[in-house]
Amino acid sequence: MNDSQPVLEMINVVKDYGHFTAIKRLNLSVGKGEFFSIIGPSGCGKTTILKMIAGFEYPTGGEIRISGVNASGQPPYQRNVNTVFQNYALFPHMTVLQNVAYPLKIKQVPKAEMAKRVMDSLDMVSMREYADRRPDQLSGGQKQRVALARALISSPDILLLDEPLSALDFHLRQDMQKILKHLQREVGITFIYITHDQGEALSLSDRIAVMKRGRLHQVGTPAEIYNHPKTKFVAGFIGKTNLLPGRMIQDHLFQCENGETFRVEAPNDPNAACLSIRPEKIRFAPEDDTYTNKIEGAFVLEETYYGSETEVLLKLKGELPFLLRITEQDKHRRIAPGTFVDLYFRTEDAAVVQNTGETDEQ
Ligand SMILES: Nc1ncnc2c1ncn2[C@@H]1O[C@H](COP(=O)(O)OP(=O)(O)OP(=O)(O)O)[C@@H](O)[C@H]1O
Repeated sequence: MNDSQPVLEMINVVKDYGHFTAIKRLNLSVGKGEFFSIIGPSGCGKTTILKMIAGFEYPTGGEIRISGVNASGQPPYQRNVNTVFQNYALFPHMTVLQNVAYPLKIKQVPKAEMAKRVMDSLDMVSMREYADRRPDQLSGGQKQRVALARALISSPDILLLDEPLSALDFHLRQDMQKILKHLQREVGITFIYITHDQGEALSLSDRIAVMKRGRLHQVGTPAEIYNHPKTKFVAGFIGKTNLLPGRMIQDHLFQCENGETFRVEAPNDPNAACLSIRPEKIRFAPEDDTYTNKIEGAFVLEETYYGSETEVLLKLKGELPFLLRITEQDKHRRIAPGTFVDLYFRTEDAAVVQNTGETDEQ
């Protein structure tokens, strides 16, 4: 396989469970060494995708190619793919060392080579000193590090990670995120990572796929997904946003239902349904001449203080709710509930998003 060839290609993949279609014509391509996350609400099909890549489920239609080879009908053991599960799945009666060595033992790797590779793997996750312990003598984070070492030791083409950190508490989870990211860079293996946590996906991933009800809504870098969401669902699912319903009336001009018009980068598009504007992009005064959009006379409803930032809830013309976020630097601009203010935002910070048919309104 050459380096420009995708490690994973999913081509028109469909998965039906009886009459229920869990995955709808999915097309995805993941490159060598990418940290690729799949996110979406519960039941959107994340685990089903992972199971099909691993070979625990077969697609009803379409094709899955791994390192250029059609793997659609291959059983799991014929695919060079490993999985790390949320519940670690370590062998309880084996030591850390035996757990990590297990995949090499199955492959009958010579003893001396095996010993070296096991120690290297344990070093990679800083677990060498725990080599003789059994899993029940380890913390959750330590168990997950052993599971990672075991999954990586046979150098898979793809490592699948199914919510691997969700059983860990907040601080441990943050530590493990750093370890994971560092490890992935070091080994250069393609990670396909499932998470409910959008913050985790944004900070870890090279690219993210956002799913809803078996349908892929968008694939892009974290910045693309955050700053240029394509659908109402993606805009609302990743971080907070303001969604102003309306339509495009000409190239680069969006008219909201309340009559206000705003300049946008997007060309005219009959499918445009809302303008998405992130709360932190709003200013009380233009910072420079790129702040081409003005909302006049927004009514301040309430302020909520969160320490490093304050959220302000306002009402626009036509009773449209509108949220903005000010940081410490803007504190002197604190504004009083019950007053009217003008707001400004840049053309490039107004993303035009589409409705998404039947899946959109829930
Ligand atoms: N074996 C099965 N038989 C029938 N329906 C299934 C089966 N496995 C999954 N489903 C359904 O397919 C859909 C996708 O399930 P999947 O487990 O892939 O979702 P998910 O995005 O991983 O959800 P979660 O985040 O809750 O784990 C769900 O509606 C689920 O009920």
